[in-house]
This record gives sequence, structure tokens and C-alpha cells, in this order.
Amino acid sequence: MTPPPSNAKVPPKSAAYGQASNEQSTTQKPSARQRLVNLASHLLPTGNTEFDYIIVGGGTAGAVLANRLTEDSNVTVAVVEGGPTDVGEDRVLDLKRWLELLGSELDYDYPTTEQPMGNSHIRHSRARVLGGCSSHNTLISFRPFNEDLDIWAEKLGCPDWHSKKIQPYGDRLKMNIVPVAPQHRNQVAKDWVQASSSVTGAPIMDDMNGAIVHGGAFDKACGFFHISYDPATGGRSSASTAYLHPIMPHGPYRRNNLHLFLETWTQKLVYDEADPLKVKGVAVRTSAGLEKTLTARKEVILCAGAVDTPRLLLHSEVGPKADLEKLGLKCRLDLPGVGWNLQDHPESIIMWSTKDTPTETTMLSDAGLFLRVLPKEAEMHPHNGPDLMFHIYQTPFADNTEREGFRRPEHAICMTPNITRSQGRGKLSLASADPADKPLLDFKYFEDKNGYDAKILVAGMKWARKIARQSPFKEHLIEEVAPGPAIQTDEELSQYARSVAHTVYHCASTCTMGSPQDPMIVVDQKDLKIKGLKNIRICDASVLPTLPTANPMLTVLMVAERCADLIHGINV
Ligand SMILES: Cc1cc2nc3c(=O)[nH]c(=O)nc-3n(C[C@H](O)[C@H](O)[C@H](O)COP(=O)(O)OP(=O)(O)OC[C@H]3O[C@@H](n4cnc5c(N)ncnc54)[C@H](O)[C@@H]3O)c2cc1C
Repeated sequence: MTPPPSNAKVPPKSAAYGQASNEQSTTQKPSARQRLVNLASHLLPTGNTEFDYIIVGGGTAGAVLANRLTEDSNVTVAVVEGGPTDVGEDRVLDLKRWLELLGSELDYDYPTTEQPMGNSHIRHSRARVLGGCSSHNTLISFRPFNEDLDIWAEKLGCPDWHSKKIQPYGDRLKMNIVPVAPQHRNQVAKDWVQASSSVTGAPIMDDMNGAIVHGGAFDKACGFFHISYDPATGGRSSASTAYLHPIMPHGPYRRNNLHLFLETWTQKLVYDEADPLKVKGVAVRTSAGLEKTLTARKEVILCAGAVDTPRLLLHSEVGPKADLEKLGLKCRLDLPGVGWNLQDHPESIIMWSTKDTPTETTMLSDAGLFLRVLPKEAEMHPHNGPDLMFHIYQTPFADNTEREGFRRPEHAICMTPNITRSQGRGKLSLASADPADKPLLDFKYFEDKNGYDAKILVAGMKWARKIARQSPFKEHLIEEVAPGPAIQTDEELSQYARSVAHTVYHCASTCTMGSPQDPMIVVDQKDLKIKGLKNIRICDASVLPTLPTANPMLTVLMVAERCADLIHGINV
């Protein structure tokens, strides 16, 4: 949700297969204990190369599946995770330290292509550690609005994903999802919530998730978030801590049928010699350079996330034929939707300097505001919920503003309006045939034809200024640092907001599910199986037809819970 540190670098070509560059590694070395834990973890399963299920990516969705599939002690499950364990890694486990992870060796740190209408410098953080992005995100926990799911079901060819069917999966999640605890509610955030409500008329809600699930949609609301964490310790409650730690070798409920391959990158799918469209397993390479093939007796499930799942498919000869052939790659299965439909929640930033930085907080972004600012007819898939969301950050997120010449204050509060229903649709493609090269992420920020996305940000900037004039919140502010009072007209605000725009790190939808009759669909909504291949499914943020209105992690977890049911033959 924040600009990454300005020293984030693209790893050199030699940093192959998702590993961070040497330069990054030397700046933040894991402790000796951490290295031992990592080593022990990825030496564990070396004897076995055949499993019932192979899960590629032990991230947010992968952790859920690993847990649910190993509930049956008769099946064996291998999890191939590119990053190290999070066990003993305090930068991960202490939620407040999440900013230290951005641009570190635990971040794949993907660049954006040139964005003529927006900011070409945005870095897309993706976690390289067990638990995936749930191990380095801010753990703001929102259920999808019923309408988000009903649009998938009724308009986007996914009848099996109606809210009535999907919301109950949210009740199963194992993470500790609780409102920001009283000891983490500082006075500035409290006054901001009060000011937001007074100025916009948005009701203050203690339980936005309750309202989303049981009260249907709301178009405005504000309040403290629900966070997946332990309020007593400030510890992260991630997909890894909730779904994997208890069943890992050191955990209280160790499961011997779970095989974790850590620091192990999946390079390619391996196909059956007798049937070129049947997936037999995966070719992997450890960070120590050991290569082997793992085979799946039942199936392979791709959980590598919205960037790395399509990337892996493209390097496995599956994707748009013309694109693959242009790079000299073979096309085994022409699936034009791989990488298409790339989505995000773009955001911008308006910043005030303040006297100090409060210490009572979960992770410096404890509260938010939802508003409706444009008519729903302006949207591709009209809905009744909010079209603008604000996070507040009680730290100077100045990388993007500083690049544009604004000063970086010592203490600051930032309001970051984001576009809940961005109309932008981009594309992920390969930069070259070399699997070590990072893919091209072209979000086409602010290129939507009616300028909808830019209009939402302009409205957000104006609301932010009104909120900043409200007492007692305004007494916390010294001055507006970016863009500053000189920027006033809609054109000026739009230009500024786009040039310093950032991402809420919600990239999604690059292997969209839907009706198999639709040529741009990658997985069948009925069972999440890849269209045209055998023995393989996708389960991660890449299958979402559209992003949910608010932060998507719980939606991804719910997709994974449902995927486990589908694999078990349960289709509620
Ligand atoms: C900085 C940040 C802050 C965010 N804040 C929030 C928030 O507060 N609330 C919210 O709802 N959402 C938030 N998000 C978004 C949310 O975390 C993601 O949408 C979600 O976690 C994605 O889950 P996933 O399972 O699709 O992928 P991931 O969780 O990214 O899992 C993918 C896993 O696959 C592994 N992998 C990838 N390729 C390979 C390969 N070839 N071989 C082996 N392993 C591989 C990766 O190492 C990773 O562990 C945030 C994201 C970021 C990055």
C-alpha cells in the first residue's frame, strides 16, 4: 500500500529463478538461526519425488490448500515455495515491521512498464517467503461485498461463485481476524475517523465486515479496520502462521504427509510423454542449484500468485500463441487469456506534515473511509457499493512525491484515495524467453477510455482536503506538503494524482476464471481446472474475474477454501 523504498533495484540477470540479487541479500542477511531453520526445512523432503498433489507456491492460497489437503493422512502433498520459511523471521512475524520487507531479499519486487498516463516507477511487491503476500502485507481484512461475488456469478460467467455459496467460506478462515485493539488506536487516527464521518456523512462502523456480509452493501462508511493479528503481541496472523505452522515439523500437530520444499523455484510444468496436454509434474531448482523433477500422482495446483502463475504457464508453452512465438518459445496450448485482464487498485497520495509519529498502532494504517463519488453507470460492471476508499498512513510515504520534487517531512500523515472499481485492464507478458527475466507488467494505468479512474482520484483529493479542515483532526496537521495549496484545479489535481500514483499491491486476474466457452478464460469456474490441460488447477489471486471492492486477501483465502472442497469433490 505504500511506495517501496527508493533503493529497490531490479535484480541482475544472474539472479535467476525468482531469487533476489546478491546486492539485496548482503543488505539484509538472515540470522544464523534462520539459516539453520531454512536449511533443515528444505533438506527434509529430498528423499521423495512423487506425491499425490504438488502445490506450486506456499503463499496465501497455497498455505490453505496445503493444510486442507493434508487433513487426509492417506494423501501426500508437496509444497514448492520459492522463498524461505517465515519461522523465526521477526521482520515477517512482527506485523509492525512490514515496511522493512519491501524491496528486501524477501520481495520479488516487480517493475511496471512505461505508463504514459500514470507513474512508470511503481514497484509491485510480491513476497518471497512462506505465507506469500500474507507474510508481508498489512493484513487489513475485508470480506468481499456480496455484490462483488454476484457480479462474477451473474455478469461474468461464474454462476458457481454467487455470494450465497461463497460467503460461508469466510467463516472458516483460520486466521485471527479482529478489529484494531483499543491499545493500537491512537488519537490522530481516532480524530481522523471522526472528521471523516462529520465531513462526508459516512457512518462510523465498528464492524464493517459484519455489515458487508450480513447487511448487504453500503456506499459509505468509516472506522477502524479488522486486521489478522494477535492484539496481545502485535504478531502477524498470516496464512502461514494459521494454516502451516501448526502442522509443520516443529508444530504441535505435525503432519508427516506434508512435504515442504523451501527456497525451491518451479521452473516449468512437466508433461506426460504419451499425452502432451497432461501435466505430470514440475521441474524445480533449489537456491543451492539442485535440479529435480517432482511428479504428481493426482494433480498440480498453481498458487504462485497473479504475477508468477501466468509467468510459469508462459514458460511452460501455454499462453497466447503469437506472443510466445514472437519470443521464439514453443506454444503447446494456445490460451490467449493467460496474462490478460491484469487489474489493480491504483491509489494516490496527499500528505501533511505532523509533529510526531504515533506509537499506538498495528502497522501505521489502522483506519479507512469508503465513499461513493460517481454514478454507477460510469462503471463497466455497475454496482451499488463505494467507488472510492481511503487508507491513512501515519508515516511519510514520500518516495513517489519526492521524485516529483516535493519535500519529505520527518513526520507525516498521508491520505491515500484508491479506486475500488478501477476500470483499467492491463496485460502481463514475458520480456524474453529467459525464465530469469522479470515479466512485463503493463497495467495501463489511467488509460480507461472515459477517464473514470482519474476522476475518482480527483474526487478523493478534494474530500481529503475537506477532512483536513475539520477540528480536532486539523490541529494535528502542520501543512499540506504534497501537492500543496498551489495545486487546485481538477486538471492540476489529476496531473499530480496520476504522476505520484501508487498501488495498493492488489494485482490480480491474470488467469481469469469463467465459462470455458469464453476464449479469454483460463480456468473453468466450475472446478478451477485449466482449460485444455489435464491434472492441473489454478488457485490464487490470478483467477478472480474482477478485484473485490476492498482489500482482496480474504477473498483469495476463500477461493482457496473452496478449491479444497472442489478437489475433495464437495460442490456446495
Ligand atoms: C505489500 C502488500 C500489502 C498488501 N496489503 C494487503 C492488505 O492489507 N489486505 C489485503 O486484503 N490484501 C493486501 N495485499 C494483497 C494480498 O496480500 C494478495 O492479494 C494475496 O495475498 C495474494 O495471494 P496469492 O495466494 O495469490 O499469492 P502470494 O500470497 O503472493 O503467494 C504466491 C507464493 O508463490 C511463491 N512462488 C511464486 N512463484 C513461484 C515459483 N515459480 N516456484 C515456487 N514458488 C513460487 C511465492 O514465493 C509466494 O509465496 C497486499 C499485498 C502486498 C504485496
